[in-house]
Amino acid sequence: MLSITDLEKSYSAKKILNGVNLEIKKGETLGFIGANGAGKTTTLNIITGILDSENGKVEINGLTKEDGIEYKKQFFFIPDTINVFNNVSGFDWIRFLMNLYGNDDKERLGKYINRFGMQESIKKPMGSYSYGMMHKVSLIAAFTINPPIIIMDEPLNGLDPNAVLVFKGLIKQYVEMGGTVFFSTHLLDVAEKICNTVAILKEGKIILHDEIQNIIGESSLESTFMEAQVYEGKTSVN
Ligand SMILES: Nc1ncnc2c1ncn2[C@@H]1O[C@H](COP(=O)(O)OP(=O)(O)OP(=O)(O)O)[C@@H](O)[C@H]1O
Repeated sequence: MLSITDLEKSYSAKKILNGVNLEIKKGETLGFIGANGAGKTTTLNIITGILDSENGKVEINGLTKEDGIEYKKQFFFIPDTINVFNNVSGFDWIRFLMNLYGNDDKERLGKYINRFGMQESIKKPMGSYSYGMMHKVSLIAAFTINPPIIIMDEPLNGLDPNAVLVFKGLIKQYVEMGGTVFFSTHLLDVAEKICNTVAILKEGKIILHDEIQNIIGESSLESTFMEAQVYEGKTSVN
């Protein structure tokens, strides 16, 4: 589904990604974790075409950035910082995005607006939205458009507990219908509940990528992560 090979990226003289390799299979809900500054956002921005890498290759369903809009239609990306047109309503913005993806499922859109409790605010200009509301609008767009893979950078930031519950439910439904999810997070307890696989990025490489049961065993994702940060040699590499 999503294949990342030998990705390398530097900022000035500093190497951030030093040969990232990752294969994400259809049906995975992959939690992408790593310390602050590990390079998670940089990786996601390269996959989604916001940044270029110096080396390496990214393929989604056999397509690359060079395939243009067909590549773009393989995924929906929710960045950490969402820049929008302040005077456009959330509803018009989602309809615009749906058009881009060739999706016209108004029924599904209405259903997800309700699920996130955005019935009233969706018609208001996005300039009036809080950070969490902007994330809700993006999630409504993502799940309505229903692309092969949804990629998210810290999607849980700013979501209230009810929205987190809705988020979990929609991910489950989306994956059951054949979707794939790849998101970065620092919330290891949530990742442990939502994800079926986890990848840890450290010092510019993926040091571990496995099913969550294999990773945590009798322990917790938090303690596995802490251990991986200290004792890299003890972890397995896929
Ligand atoms: N435009 C830039 N110019 C220079 N350095 C950058 C730039 N963007 C990111 N970096 C550096 O690259 C490294 C990786 O940043 P990145 O945002 O990808 O990490 P992250 O894993 O997403 O971190 P966090 O968990 O804190 O969000 C950091 O050291 C950061 O300071």
